[in-house]
Amino acid sequence: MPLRCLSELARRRPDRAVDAMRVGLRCLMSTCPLTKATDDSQRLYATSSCANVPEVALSEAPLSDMLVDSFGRFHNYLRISLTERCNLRCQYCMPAQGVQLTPNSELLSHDEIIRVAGLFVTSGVDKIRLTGGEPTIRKDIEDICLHLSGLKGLKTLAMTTNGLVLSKKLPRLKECGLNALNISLDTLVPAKFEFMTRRKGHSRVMESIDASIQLGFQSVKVNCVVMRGMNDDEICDFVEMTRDKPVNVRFIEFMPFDGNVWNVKKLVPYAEMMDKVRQRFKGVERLQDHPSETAKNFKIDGHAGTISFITSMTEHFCAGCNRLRLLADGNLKVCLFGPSEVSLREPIRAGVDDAGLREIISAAVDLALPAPEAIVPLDS
Ligand SMILES: Nc1nc2c(ncn2[C@@H]2O[C@H](COP(=O)(O)OP(=O)(O)OP(=O)(O)O)[C@@H](O)[C@H]2O)c(=O)[nH]1
Ligand SMILES: C[S@@+](CC[C@H](N)C(=O)[O-])C[C@H]1O[C@@H](n2cnc3c(N)ncnc32)[C@H](O)[C@@H]1O
Ligand code: SF4
Ligand code: SF4
Repeated sequence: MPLRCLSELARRRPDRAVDAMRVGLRCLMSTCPLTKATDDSQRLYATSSCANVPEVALSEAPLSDMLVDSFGRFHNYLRISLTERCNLRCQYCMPAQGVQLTPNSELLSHDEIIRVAGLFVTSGVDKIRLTGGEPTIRKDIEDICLHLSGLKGLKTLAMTTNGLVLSKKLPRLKECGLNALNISLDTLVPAKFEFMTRRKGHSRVMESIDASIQLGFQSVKVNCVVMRGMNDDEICDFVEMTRDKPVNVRFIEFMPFDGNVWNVKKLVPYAEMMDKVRQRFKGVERLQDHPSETAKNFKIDGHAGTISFITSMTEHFCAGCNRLRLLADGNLKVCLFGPSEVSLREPIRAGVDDAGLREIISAAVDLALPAPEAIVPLDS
C-alpha cells in the first residue's frame, strides 16, 4: 500500500516520520493525533486506511508504489532536461562562457528519453515538463513532443522555455501535443534584458508570449525571477501585463544555488513582493492552490490574467512535492536541492530490462528527502 498518511508512516518508519514533522509535513486531517493541521501547503494526504479517519476522499490513488517516497509523497510530475545547452546566459543561471557540457555520448538519446518517460507514465506520472538548458534548441524537439504526448495516461505535456526561438515552432509543437507553456521573462525593458541575459532578443520573447496566447495553449505562464536592485522595480508593470493578457505571471523568489552571501541579498521575499502589489492594486484575491503546486495564486479584479508567487526560499513547499527530474545525462535527481543523483543511463546501456529499471527508480525515489535545510536561510 502506498504510504500517504503520517500515522501510517510513524508506525512503519518512525525515523522518517520524525524527519517529516521536523520539516513541517502535516496530515490533511485536523483529527490526526500525530499532527495538528496547519498551513494548507504543508499537508500530507491522509489515506483511506488511516484508522483515525473513517472516510477520506482521496484525490487520485497512485498506480504503483514505484513513485511513492518514504514520506508518502507520490511523485506524478517528471521534469526532463533535454539539454544542458542554452542560447541565453542569464546572470543568475550561467556564467558568460556557458556551463561545462557533458560529452554527447553521455547524454540520453531520443529513444532512451522516450523509453524512460514511458516507464514513469505507466507508473503514474501524468505530467511531464520539458526543460533544460533551453529545450527549444534541440532539433528533434517536435518529434520528442509527438512521442511523449502519445504516452497513454499522460495528461499534461509542458515546456519551460526562454521563448527566444519559440514563436515559429509553436504551431507544430501544438500539433505534436505540447499543451502548456512557461515562458521566462525577467524584464519588460529591452536594454535590461540584454544585460540580464547577456544576449539580445527581448522582442522575440514578447512575440512568443503573444503567439502562445493566440494559438490557444491550455496554459501560458510567464516566469519572472525577481532580484533586488535588478527588476524588483518592475513587479507592478508585470502585474499590469495581466490586465489584458490572459496569462499567469509568476514572480519567482531568486534561489542562490551557490549559497553565496551576495546572492542571498538579491532575494526579494514573497511578503515584500506582495506588499508592493497590494499597495498598487485593489481587489487582489487568493485562489485555491493544489497541495502539490509550487505557486501561490491570486486573481485581481478586472484582469484577464492572474499572478502567482513561487516561494522556494521563504515558504518552501516540500511537503506536497510531487516532482522528480531526469537530467540530460540520464541521472535521476529526486530533489532540486538535494545532492543525490542516480544514473539511469548506465544500467540502460548495460541492457537492464524494464523491471530492473523500475527497481532502480523505486530505490532512488525512496531516498528522497524533504530538503529545506539545504535552502540558504534568509538571515545567513
Ligand atoms: N524548490 C523547488 N522549486 C522548484 C521546483 N521546480 C520548480 N521550482 C521553482 O519553480 C520555478 C519555475 O519552474 P518551472 O520550470 O516553470 O516549473 P513549475 O513551477 O513546476 O511549473 P508548473 O508546472 O507550471 O507549476 C523555478 O524557477 C523554481 O524556482 C522544485 O522541484 N523544487
Ligand atoms: C533553468 S530554466 C530552464 C528552461 C529555460 N531555459 C528557461 O529559462 O525558461 C527553468 C526556470 O528556472 C528559473 N531559474 C533559473 N535559475 C534560477 C534561480 N537561481 N532562481 C530561481 N529561478 C531560477 C528560470 O528563470 C526558468 O524560469
Ligand atoms: S534561459 Fe534558462 S537555462 Fe538559459 S541561462 Fe537563462 S535560465 Fe538558464
Ligand atoms: S526542495 Fe526538494 S523536496 Fe522541496 S519542493 Fe523542491 S524538489 Fe521537492
